[in-house]
Amino acid sequence: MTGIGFDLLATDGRARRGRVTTAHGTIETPAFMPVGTAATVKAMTTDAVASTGAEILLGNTYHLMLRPTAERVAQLGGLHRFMNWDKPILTDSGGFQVMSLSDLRTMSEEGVTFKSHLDGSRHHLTPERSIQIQHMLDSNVTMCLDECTPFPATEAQAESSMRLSMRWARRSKDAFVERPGYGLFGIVQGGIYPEQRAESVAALTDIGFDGYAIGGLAVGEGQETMFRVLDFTEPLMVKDRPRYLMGVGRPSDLIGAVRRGVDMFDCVMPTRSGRTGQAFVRRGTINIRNARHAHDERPLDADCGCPTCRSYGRGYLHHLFKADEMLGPMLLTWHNLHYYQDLMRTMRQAIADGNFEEVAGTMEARLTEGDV
Ligand SMILES: Nc1ccc2nc(N)nc(O)c2c1
Repeated sequence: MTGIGFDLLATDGRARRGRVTTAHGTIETPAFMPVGTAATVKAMTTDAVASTGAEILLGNTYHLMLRPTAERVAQLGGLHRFMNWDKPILTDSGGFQVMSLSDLRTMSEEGVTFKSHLDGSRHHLTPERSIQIQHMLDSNVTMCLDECTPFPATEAQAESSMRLSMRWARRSKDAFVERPGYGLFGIVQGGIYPEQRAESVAALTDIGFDGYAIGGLAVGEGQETMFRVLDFTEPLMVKDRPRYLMGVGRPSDLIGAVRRGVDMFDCVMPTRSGRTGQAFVRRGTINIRNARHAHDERPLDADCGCPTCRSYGRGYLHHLFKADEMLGPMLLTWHNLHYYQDLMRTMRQAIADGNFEEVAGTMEARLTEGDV
């Protein structure tokens, strides 16, 4: 097996059930990747992350190149050994994080120069350097360095930005070292414009990648626009390779994007909002800090089998957050990640059973019921 393997096991409408094969194991798709930005899924041990059913997690070139540096991670055995996660890892390439985290950055044809948000030190990221860093991290899925086109952008701005990303995709591919069980994904750009998206898909398909991400979404355009871009972009993408929608999303985003043919997702939502006291449940969301939960001994979600819901009531979780106890963010993060994996498991089974639309419709309806 060279690169990353992908088997399309079943389809139901445009929804796909597949399996990705890497040197560190397989990933059942549709799959959700917990975000482990600085070599940790915040508030979770890797054993806890694995217990939720997650089979792959995401790391970030930007954060790890700044601290502790890719060289240090490589010296300590690579990201799998370093963080004690022996399953697959996907790493983002850094461009998106530079634009969202650092200041005083300058973009050029060569790459992006920026100052670290940690200590102000200057750094330079090129497609070649990003690919080298991800290799040093021993990442199973490397992402091309791209420019995430801002939203809103005119069609001319989106075209120019996309074409830069396509030139960087060629350079990323040229710099990538092929290894069995390791792969490189291209990232489709083009803003909200059908012709730009089509040109990007064609350019990346022509270069040839192990998988294709859809970038430049989940940047404030809203769910309706995101789905519309998926509706005209997904049909142009090859069917025998994984599709990865970057930075997505809330449960309703995941259901709608799986319906439209997406295989892989990552989002900080379940972890970041878990730390602030927001729980995702089958009927929507719960803010556990709300006083109405103070005396409630029910679990967050009666249908959830996670350690939090099996052992703790809302009143206790409410107390933990009011008392600023670190167990609070831990337990809500654990619940949210478990719920997200349950959602993906349910959708995988529904596609295999051929009743995706019925199952998805029921879940979407329940999400709007609101918590009582
Ligand atoms: N919404 C997002 C999130 C992460 C991204 N990462 C890269 N490399 N490119 C994009 O367009 C992204 C968009």
